[in-house]
Amino acid sequence: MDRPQASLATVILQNASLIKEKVEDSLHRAFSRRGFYKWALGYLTLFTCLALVVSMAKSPRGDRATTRSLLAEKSSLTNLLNDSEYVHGVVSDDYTTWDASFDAKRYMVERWKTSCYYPTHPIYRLNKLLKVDEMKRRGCVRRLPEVVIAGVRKCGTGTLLRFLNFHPHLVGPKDETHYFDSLTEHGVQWYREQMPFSSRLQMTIEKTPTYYFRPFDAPKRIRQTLSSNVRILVILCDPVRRIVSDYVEFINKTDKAEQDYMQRKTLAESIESTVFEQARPDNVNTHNEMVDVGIYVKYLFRWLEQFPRSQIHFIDGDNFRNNPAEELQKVEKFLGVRPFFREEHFRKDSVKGQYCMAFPQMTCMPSSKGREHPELKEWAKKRLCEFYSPFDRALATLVKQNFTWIGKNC
Ligand SMILES: Nc1ncnc2c1ncn2[C@@H]1O[C@H](COP(=O)(O)OS(=O)(=O)O)[C@@H](OP(=O)(O)O)[C@H]1O
Repeated sequence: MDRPQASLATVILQNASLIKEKVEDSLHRAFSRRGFYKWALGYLTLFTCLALVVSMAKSPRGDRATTRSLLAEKSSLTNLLNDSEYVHGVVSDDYTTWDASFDAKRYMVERWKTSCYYPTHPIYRLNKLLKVDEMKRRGCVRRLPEVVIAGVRKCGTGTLLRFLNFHPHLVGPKDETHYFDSLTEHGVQWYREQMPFSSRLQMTIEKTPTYYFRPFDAPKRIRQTLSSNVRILVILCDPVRRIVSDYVEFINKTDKAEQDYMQRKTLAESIESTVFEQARPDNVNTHNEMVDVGIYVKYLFRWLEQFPRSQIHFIDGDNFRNNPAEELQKVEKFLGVRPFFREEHFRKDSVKGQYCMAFPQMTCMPSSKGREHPELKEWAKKRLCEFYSPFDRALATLVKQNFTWIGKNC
């Protein structure tokens, strides 16, 4: 228990009988003929005092400690905001280090310094805004995204955004906005309103995994609506595994109408007959969207037409699965934000076998992800690998980056 509260509690306890006497005495004078009221009210007061003591003893110590450290940090926060206005993308010398040994409490303080929201649990649920004056001081407004995770579906875009949201300099909406693929008519003001408030120390990031391949002019819309300096993140993964993940997602759609539609459009009775026309190995069904999405290089040109290569960062989704810290550190470098992610922050989930973020709080992928995959027949795996390999090699050459999955299944 804290010292001021402990001494108050002791005083109340030590003087309980005195308090009772005093209360009884004054009540006696007020209601001298009403002995029952005197007695009842005296005891009521005593119980109220005791309840007060118990509630003070029970109040969570962690919250008080966090509040104290937040207040203690207030002066350094003032310095931080006045002295050095952070410029996105420029890593100055005094901005490259972060207290490597900080604990969860320390993290909350660091996060609070950059944020427009009070620290909450879970961290990515932003629900309590700071006071108006503080918001103004920190330059808190809803900003259009400076970073867009544009794809690719089923390569870990959700986990990527969840993890990135732990970075104190990044903030984004929890849900996909789909502004550039299906909701453009809502207008840019609507789009802005989907974004959380960000301080001038933060970058706003959104993800909608369909942008990478649909609609054909998504890159152009993004460049015209957002700044031409917007950074694009694309996570790519083994297209053969990606197909299976897509297939599992579609057959598990809870919305029956959507399921029936997908069934007619893309699904056959088995994954092999969905992907190969008449289940013939020489007949990869490129009309099927599940197959087509994996030809990543086909869509790359649209992006390179709109953005210089230096503004697009490709994340190796298979490496992200096995080594999240390494890929997240590359993202930090690309965005020019202060290094935060470290290997010790991640722990493998024993049930689903995926990495979860273990610091500052345990965060794993949602339960709808990580479902069991049906085994793709060996011939189908090999044939798909042969089909994708030339496209993957062309992609690697064009972006000057190797990907760990290339040629893995053939
Ligand atoms: N930590 C980590 N590393 C690598 N990969 C991961 C990770 N977490 C999730 N996943 C896998 O990503 C698959 C879901 O991808 P997306 O989040 O892009 O899906 S979606 O398009 O938003 O529906 C999903 O595929 P399925 O296993 O088929 O569900 C996940 O297994």
